[in-house]
Amino acid sequence: MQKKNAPSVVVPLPEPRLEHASGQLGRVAGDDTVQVGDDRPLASQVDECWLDSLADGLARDSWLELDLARHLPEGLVGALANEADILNKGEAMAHAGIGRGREQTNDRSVRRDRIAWLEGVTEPQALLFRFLDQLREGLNRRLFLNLKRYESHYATYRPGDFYKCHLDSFRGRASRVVSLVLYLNDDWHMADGGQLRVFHPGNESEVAAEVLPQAGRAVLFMSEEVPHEVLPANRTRFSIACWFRQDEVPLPL
Ligand SMILES: O=C(O)CCC(=O)C(=O)O
Ligand SMILES: [Fe+2]
Repeated sequence: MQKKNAPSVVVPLPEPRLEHASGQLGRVAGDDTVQVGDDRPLASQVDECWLDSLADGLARDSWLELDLARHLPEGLVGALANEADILNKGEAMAHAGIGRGREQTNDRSVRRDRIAWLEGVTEPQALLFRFLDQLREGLNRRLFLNLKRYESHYATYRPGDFYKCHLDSFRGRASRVVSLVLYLNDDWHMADGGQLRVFHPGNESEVAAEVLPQAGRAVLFMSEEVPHEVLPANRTRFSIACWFRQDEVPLPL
């Protein structure tokens, strides 16, 4: 168990292995169309063993860090990163609020990121949604979570942006139950800041780990149990946050 101020640093993978494979999902060229070079299937690799390990990690520790790129279709992380870049440059992301509905506030002392909701209409988003469906079903089969749907958004943290320590959901609301954050940034280093600081479940004073937002890495955790925060970024940081929910129609967080 790590003590406060002595986080275990999660070392990024040396080589992002996607993006350059020929004949796979191409970069978006200034709009949201995607070039797919041949007929090879753009399949996710969601096998039963991997799902077992995710469910075990969630059940045991309430959170785990993943190399998601190897389970997503070839080139997808790069294509999603490109969409985020286009949305950011086009000023198509809005400052994120806290809470829902009438109670929503834009408290910039808590949260500074900008977001754009995914709708699954572009090919990269549709492929990601297919993967998220498989994940939802796999977790339901193993953990009986009764996850009914998910919602997800791109997030951009520009230099200086952060998100203070929070939980993604409040116990008993059955709204957001499992959180997944996928990172989209090539060549991210410690000096770039923007780590996700994960605390021990139910204990905001004990750091469990700090995760670099390196392309293809992801963090999966129980929304009601794991406090976390995004440290100030020193360069523009892209991610996708996703929440698997038990409610059929959106309830407040
Ligand atoms: O981007 C991250 O690392 C986490 C973002 C987050 O905690 C959130 O959007 O609720
Ligand atoms: Fe969060």
